[in-house]
Amino acid sequence: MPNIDPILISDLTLDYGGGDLVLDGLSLAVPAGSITALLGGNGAGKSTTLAALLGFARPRSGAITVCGIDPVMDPDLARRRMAYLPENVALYEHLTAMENAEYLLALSGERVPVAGIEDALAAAALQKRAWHQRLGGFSKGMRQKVAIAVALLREVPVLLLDEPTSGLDPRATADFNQLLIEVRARGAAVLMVTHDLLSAADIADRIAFLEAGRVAYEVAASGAERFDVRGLHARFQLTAERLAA
Ligand SMILES: Nc1ncnc2c1ncn2[C@@H]1O[C@H](COP(=O)(O)OP(=O)(O)OP(=O)(O)O)[C@@H](O)[C@H]1O
Repeated sequence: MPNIDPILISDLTLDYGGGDLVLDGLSLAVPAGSITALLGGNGAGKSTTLAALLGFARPRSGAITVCGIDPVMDPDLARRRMAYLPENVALYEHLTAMENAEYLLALSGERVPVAGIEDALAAAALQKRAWHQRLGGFSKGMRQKVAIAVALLREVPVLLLDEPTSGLDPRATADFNQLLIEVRARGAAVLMVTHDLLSAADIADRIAFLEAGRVAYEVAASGAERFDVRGLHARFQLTAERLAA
C-alpha cells in the first residue's frame, strides 16, 4: 500500500445546496506526525473543511481521503480513524471524567481497563482529584483534557480540532498545546482550525491560509525556527483587505 498522507484533499468543491461554492478548489495534505493550522477569516470555509473530512458535508467534486478512506463513500470507517474536538466539547454532564471516557470508548467499540484510562487522564494532565468528579463544574480546558484522553486511548491516526483554544486562558492554552505536541509525537496527523495566531506559530509545522474556500498560501516552519506571529498577522490583514476590495 502506498504511503499516503492521513489527510489528503485535492481540488475539492462543495456547496450547501444554494449553488454558491463554500469550498472552491481546496487542496491540502497533512502528513503523519505533524500539525497543520488552518487559518482564515470568518466564513472562509474552515469548519466546512472539517465537516467534509468527517463525512457530514458532501463535496460536489474533487477527492478527499482519511487514511486512504473516502469519507463520502464510507463515513463510519473514516470516522473510526479520527478524533474530532469541536469548539465546545460535548460530554455527559452527569457522568464523571472516568465514566465519560469509559462510555465514549464503549461507543467507539473499545474496552480499556480502568488503569489505562487513568494513565490517559494523567497524560492529558487532568488533575487526579477531578477524575471522579461529575463534569458539571468542569472548565473548557478540563473538558478538552477528557476528550484528548479519549483520543489518546483510541490511538486514532487523525485528530481534527475546531478552535480548541478559543476561550482558554494563556496557561490552559499552553497546557493544551503541549498535549497536541504529544499527540504529534505519537505519529498523528493533526489539523487545527484556529484564529489563535500565537498557538499556530508555537506548535504548527505548517500553516494554511484559507481564503474563499481554497488555500491561498501555505507556509512551513523550517527546523527549529518558528513562525513569526507579527508576520502571520500581516498576512491575515492582507487577505482581509484583498477580500474587502
Ligand atoms: N450547514 C450549512 N448550511 C448552509 N451554509 C453553511 C452551513 N455551514 C456553513 N455555511 C456557510 O458556509 C460558509 C463557510 O462557513 P464555515 O463555517 O465553514 O466558515 P469558517 O471559516 O469556519 O468561519 P468561522 O471562522 O466564522 O467559524 C459561510 O458562508 C457559512 O454561512
